[in-house]
Amino acid sequence: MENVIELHDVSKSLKAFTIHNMDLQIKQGYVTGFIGANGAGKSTTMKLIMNLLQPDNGEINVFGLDYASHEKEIKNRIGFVYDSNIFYESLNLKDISRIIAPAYTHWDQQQFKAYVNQFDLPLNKPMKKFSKGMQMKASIAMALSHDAELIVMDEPTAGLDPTSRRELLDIFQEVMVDGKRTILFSTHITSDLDRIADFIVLIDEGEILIDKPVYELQEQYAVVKGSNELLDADTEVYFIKIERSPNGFQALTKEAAKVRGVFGKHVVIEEASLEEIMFYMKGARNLYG
Ligand SMILES: Nc1ncnc2c1ncn2[C@@H]1O[C@H](COP(=O)(O)OP(=O)(O)OP(=O)(O)O)[C@@H](O)[C@H]1O
Repeated sequence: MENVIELHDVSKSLKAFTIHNMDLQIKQGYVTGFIGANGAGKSTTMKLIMNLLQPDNGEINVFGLDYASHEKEIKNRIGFVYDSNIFYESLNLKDISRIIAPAYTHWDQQQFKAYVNQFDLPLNKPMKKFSKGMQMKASIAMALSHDAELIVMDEPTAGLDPTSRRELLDIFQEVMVDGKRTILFSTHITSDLDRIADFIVLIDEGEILIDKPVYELQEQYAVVKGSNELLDADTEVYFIKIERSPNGFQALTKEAAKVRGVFGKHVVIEEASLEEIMFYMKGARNLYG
């Protein structure tokens, strides 16, 4: 499996926030969902990947190339979607497509127009008069109209109504069918990922806590419920975080098979949702981290 993005030992310090020695590989041909709490470092990592921020240490390669000598080629092959289009504020979509088309080797004006139609976007209205959702759709239309091999999106579904979100997720699935494209996208709406993600990367306080295929997460992580008497020094080791109440405990494990073997029918074991995984992992770090 080839990696489209590779971060080796990357560190970056912003005032009160640090990414320490991050290693990350994003696989070609798959959708990777990037999740984490507010301020966890998702946008910062994506800006590093896009060379909008430069690392203090470490190496970043995209398509096996480095930005120092291949910036233009890399950017030509990436579609980037982020939550503000500050550069384009006073321009309309007609002007914007005219300006950005020559920057891309494979700009497809027909494709751009098709997305603009599909998203019901006005061509002659300045972007600053677009709603947040319309701005996001415009940004997505641009990113998908130059045959990008890698599509990096920072919260593309934020601000979209449920119908538009669904429509967009269908489009992401469509652009993935040839198996050559790669999508990395961050979101707080974890149900978006249930539909399309192949891999999940969970970041917290600038550190990657989980980087796994979805099927492994589903196999290994589980929420376990049982009575408090089952817990002692020997059994607690199977859990990442335990919540106790007078009625019993509820806990996250990443060793579902072992827990099943040890506790048998004395506990209820349920598949952990991404939200539950995020919640318990964060709780565990606040406790021990
Ligand atoms: N230019 C900057 N200067 C200083 N600190 C910054 C800068 N940009 C971001 N930060 C800080 O870095 C941390 C990570 O921010 P980042 O935007 O990467 O998080 P995020 O995971 O994308 O969060 P959200 O889900 O809220 O968008 C935050 O504490 C933020 O305040």
